[in-house]
Amino acid sequence: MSLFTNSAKDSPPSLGPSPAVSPSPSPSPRPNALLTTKTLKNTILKSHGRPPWYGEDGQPISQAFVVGIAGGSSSGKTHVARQIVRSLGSIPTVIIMSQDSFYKPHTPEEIKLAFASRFDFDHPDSIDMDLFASCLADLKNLRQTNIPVYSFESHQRLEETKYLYGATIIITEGIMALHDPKLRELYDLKIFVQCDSDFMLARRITRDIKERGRSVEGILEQYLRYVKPSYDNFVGPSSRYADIIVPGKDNSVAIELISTHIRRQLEKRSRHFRRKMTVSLQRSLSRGPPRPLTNEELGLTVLDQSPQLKGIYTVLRDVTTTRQDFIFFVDRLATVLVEKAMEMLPYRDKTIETPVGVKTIGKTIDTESVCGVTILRSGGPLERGLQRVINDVPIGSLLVQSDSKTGEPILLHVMLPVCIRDRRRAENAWVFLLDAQIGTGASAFMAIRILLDHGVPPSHIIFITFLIARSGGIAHLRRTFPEVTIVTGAVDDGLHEAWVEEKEEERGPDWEDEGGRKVWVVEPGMGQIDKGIHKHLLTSWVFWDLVMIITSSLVLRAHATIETA
Ligand SMILES: Nc1ncnc2c1ncn2[C@@H]1O[C@H](COP(=O)(O)OP(=O)(O)O)[C@@H](O)[C@H]1O
Ligand SMILES: Nc1ccn([C@@H]2O[C@H](COP(=O)(O)O)[C@@H](O)[C@H]2O)c(=O)n1
Repeated sequence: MSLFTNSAKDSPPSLGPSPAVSPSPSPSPRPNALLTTKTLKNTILKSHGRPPWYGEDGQPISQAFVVGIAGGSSSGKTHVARQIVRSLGSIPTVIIMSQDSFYKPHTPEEIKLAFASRFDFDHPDSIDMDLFASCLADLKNLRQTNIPVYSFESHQRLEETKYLYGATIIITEGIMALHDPKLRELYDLKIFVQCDSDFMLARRITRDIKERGRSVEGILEQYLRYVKPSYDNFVGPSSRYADIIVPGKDNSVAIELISTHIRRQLEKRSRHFRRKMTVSLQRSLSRGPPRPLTNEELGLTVLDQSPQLKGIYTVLRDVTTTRQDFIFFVDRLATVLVEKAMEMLPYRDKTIETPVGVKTIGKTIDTESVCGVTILRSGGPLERGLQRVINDVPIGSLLVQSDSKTGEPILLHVMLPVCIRDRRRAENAWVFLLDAQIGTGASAFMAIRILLDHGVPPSHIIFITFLIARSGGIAHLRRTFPEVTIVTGAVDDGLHEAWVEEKEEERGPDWEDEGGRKVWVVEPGMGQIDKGIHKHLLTSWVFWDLVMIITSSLVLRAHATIETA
């Protein structure tokens, strides 16, 4: 999804003090227009949300579906990839990844030769197959990856990389896409685009002049010297590995067949998940555990239940509390919870000198980076608490919503701080995961899984929440991720499913004609409840979350437009 890509050089999300300046999902400015064109070609993404990719045990249950498309230069590989995405219609996230991104870095001498059309870019050795295969394997295994960015204008790999995460389908295309056995092993479907050589040359001349700043003479020289021989020796022969040969023009029937095949494969996988997880989670919730587990058994870190803390919760639970008071007390509670969570970070000794010249040993946080990740839609107040306690803390966000029909949590938006977009850095980072409450645990489950996919160790994840439902998904969450620390101020006993009556004008997109909106309600719960809706949450925090959702969908639409242009 466009929401799952960002250059690793992106500036960290905004750190301002209010949700009005929450991390923006809009892509960072790019260096130049030509690069933008190329970048879009290399990684076109589209999403309608991503269902869970893990089972009850928190482990991935299926891999992403990978399609490899090979064919001569300008045979129509990119075109076929885009047409498949278009034909798939409303499907989860797709990444189109081009082999062009993996040209090896060139020496200054090689670049000189390239500008004189005397460098062989068509030999398999010109491509970093190992890096290509390892990035593809990461994506296939549902981990994030950072791919190189290549410039055809300067014949060089650029300093920046592109962050990719979250695809259910990966379509990779390139002249050598079927040449290397390491790559072939990763594909679930292998396609070869067969095109008449006159067509390919004519298309290449047009494209290289328009998009790659080349001259006709240079193009022809390069074509005769390298491109044609390489096609005869490497590209054409690799067609024998293809499952399907697609013509380079008038290929709509073949594309329809391919997308039907992919859709069927995805359907099989999603049924697999529903059987394995959603049903059993719902069943165990409706039955409830044999006896309520204690906080100790649940392994929770619960704030000391002092009269003062109980006083704060009393205000937050009271239906007569004013909006102003609610926001004030919720902010206060957020700070107390974050302060408690700060105790879980590693600290080391630090010797300092005081203003009176005395040396003394104190403590400082002992980690490379600390960041926050808010689970939209209700982690907002905790975000403000974190910003109050750690100055300039980078904060990202995730948007997870339950599918009103299947009950599955759907991942709609990912915007992680820079320090956890790269695996090596993520392994040393500590993350505060923020959400207002844990009811069924579905959002928490998915959010933790996302952090693990990025390489954050489970013991470095500190989940902070105002409220937990004892009879909800918390026991399952603890069993699955025992190393994750969970800090809360209160644990309530009840959790039940309820139908919310809404006025006609309040009905959202997931309204169901038969009886309204299904929600899980924690009891006694907090937040003023008005006809089953957490009024304060809706009026104060959710406004900003809605801004995020709308912005996200605009970005999505922008990408869909690019893809179909
Ligand atoms: N089936 C097709 N019908 C019409 N034009 C096509 C078709 N396939 C490719 N083209 C055009 O040919 C050019 C090269 O196609 P592209 O998909 O970029 O090639 P490749 O990725 O194989 O280098 C583009 O301008 C594209 O629009
Ligand atoms: N600096 C470069 C790198 C590669 N090429 C040519 O690109 C062709 C592959 O890309 P397609 O999109 O056409 O598949 C390949 O034939 C290289 O000759 C280049 O011209 N300059």
